[in-house]
Amino acid sequence: MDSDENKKASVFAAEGTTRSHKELIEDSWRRCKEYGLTHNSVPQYGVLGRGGVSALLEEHQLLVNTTQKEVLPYYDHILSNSNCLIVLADRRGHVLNTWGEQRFTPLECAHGLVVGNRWTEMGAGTNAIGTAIATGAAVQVGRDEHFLRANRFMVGSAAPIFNTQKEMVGVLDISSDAYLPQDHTLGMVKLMTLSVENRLIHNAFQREHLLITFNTNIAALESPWSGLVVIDVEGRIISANRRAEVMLAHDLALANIEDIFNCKLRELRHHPEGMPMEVSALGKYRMHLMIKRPPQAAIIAPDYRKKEKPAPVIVEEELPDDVIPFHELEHGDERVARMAKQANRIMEKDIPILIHGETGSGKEIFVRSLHYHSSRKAFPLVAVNCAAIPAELVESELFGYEKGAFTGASNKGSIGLIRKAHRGTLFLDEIGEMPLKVQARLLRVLQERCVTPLGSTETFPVDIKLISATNRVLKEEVKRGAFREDLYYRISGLNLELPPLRERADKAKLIEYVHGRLTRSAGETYHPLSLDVLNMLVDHPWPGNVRQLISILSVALAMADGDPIEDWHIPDDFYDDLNGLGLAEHNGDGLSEGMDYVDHHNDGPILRNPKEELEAKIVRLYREYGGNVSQTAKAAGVSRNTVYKYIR
Ligand SMILES: Nc1ncnc2c1ncn2[C@@H]1O[C@H](COP(=O)(O)OP(=O)(O)OP(=O)(O)O)[C@@H](O)[C@H]1O
Repeated sequence: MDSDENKKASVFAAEGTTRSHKELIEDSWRRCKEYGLTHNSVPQYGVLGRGGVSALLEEHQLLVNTTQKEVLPYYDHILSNSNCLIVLADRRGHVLNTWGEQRFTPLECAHGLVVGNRWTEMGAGTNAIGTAIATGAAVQVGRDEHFLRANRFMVGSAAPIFNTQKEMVGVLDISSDAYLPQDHTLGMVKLMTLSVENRLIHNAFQREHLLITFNTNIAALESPWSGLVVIDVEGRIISANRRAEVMLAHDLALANIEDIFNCKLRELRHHPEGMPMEVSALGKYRMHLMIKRPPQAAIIAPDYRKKEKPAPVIVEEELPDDVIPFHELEHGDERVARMAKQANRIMEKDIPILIHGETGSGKEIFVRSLHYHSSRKAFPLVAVNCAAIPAELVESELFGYEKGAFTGASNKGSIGLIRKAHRGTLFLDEIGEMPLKVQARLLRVLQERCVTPLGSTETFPVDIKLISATNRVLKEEVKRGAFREDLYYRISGLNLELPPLRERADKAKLIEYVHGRLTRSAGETYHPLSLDVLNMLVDHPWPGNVRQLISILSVALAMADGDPIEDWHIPDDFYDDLNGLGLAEHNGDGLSEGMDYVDHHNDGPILRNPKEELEAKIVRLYREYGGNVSQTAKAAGVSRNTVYKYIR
């Protein structure tokens, strides 16, 4: 979900409580129609590949573990006494885990609530998970309230899980056979989400902070409905659950605990754990509270055995708009999944990364995603395209310069791009273009981990994660003497190869994904790509890779103007790729592979050689049919593969 949708979700979270159930369902049905769904549409779950699923689970490990180990055991009775499935999804609707009765439905109604499947309104119509995400509210979707007929055999009750910044981090759902009584299920699922939220707060703070639980009812102090606040050593509230603010009807952020309860911080600190204490809150509510102290108030000694930084906890909601969540970098391509996993691991080690890949294949977007999912994310990612800076300026741009170091330099001096990346990531794109003189200087920085600006005698220590990228074969550049061998070995710790679009195993899904993102950002109605258009895009050679795909699809979407994309919406330069791409390359081919050659159109001039004749005909028909491969194949009486062979 992008940040706009996120904002929408929080706004709705507040509204959700006031809107009637009927309105909520009606609004959802309206959205489904806008997405182009009909009641007979087949649910689309945007299934993730194997690598995608493991990345997804790795990313949400904390949420899954907390739910499974610290919350579900308290709700054992629902699992054991009823025929239902508990589903945990991330805030985009990806199912992260399920517990309970996997087969609550007859076999012929496969419910699709399986790990990796994504439940959104856009893909699966009105449904508990998707509608809870779209509205930010807890919702029960009855049998016939599902927009798609395919889902009208079940009832789902779902509630969003929020973090302490009131951002949605996931959804919990209980789904079951539509005929089972559902009276308490929605209440139960809300209670469970509160438990998950409370446990997340406990886990984040209990080691070092004092936690206070409060309730008007002393007997309910340990229930998930109680308020929970976390205070720092000075008594400031640094975190609170949703119930705390609702119960006190007060903004608690950074308020002092002594201004909230009529008791002193010292008193709270020394009160025995687990023993209720009666207080007055804000001078008007009678409350009971209980405290929980951190296990050891003493200073925690550093653990010198831990040399490496802990694996970062990936918090998706913090991703800037131009960063793709890690698991969306690939949609079932084993090679990309593997490289993403390797790079993610190496990000936390002191080893540079070198990425090879054709232009537009997604090197930079990959690096952005890596950086923002690493422990360096709070520090800058500085991306430098070495080919885009004039050779004479590369040095000063990278290393910075002293005041008045050379004519034309700003008289304020400049700290340079390397120092700007301190504690963050430096991404040197097209490193093969770097002038030799600058290479020598960069090598020194990497060896000494210090930068000396031009015209300065002072050195500045830097801590950077270096990622370089190139679309050249750097080893060849080394042989040619255009790239320093010592620098090559310095920067190529982990060598990764990002495959070009045409070689990706997840091509079709990636195209669909990019199409979905573009449609969304253009604010257009989403129509899935027709099979014909999708096949045409999948079969394209894409010399400009994903960048070119984006540009072609953007034009096609604009041309389609809200309607589904048809082949005539595709701009001409798309076909130029096909025409321009070496007919010559295939000149050596005999007709032996063209066994399917059946000439129904023997009306052209007689050519000397049947192969040339066929080639000319296919190219001519291909142009006539505006690049439609199926029609060309039909008219020429050959297979689609033969058409591709000759137009490539
Ligand atoms: N897996 C992907 N999912 C969605 N968009 C992608 C993906 N890969 C690349 N893109 C998009 O394609 C465009 C080109 O990607 P990017 O700039 O990362 O390529 P690059 O390999 O760094 O290109 P160059 O070598 O020319 O700098 C960007 O708009 C990027 O957002």
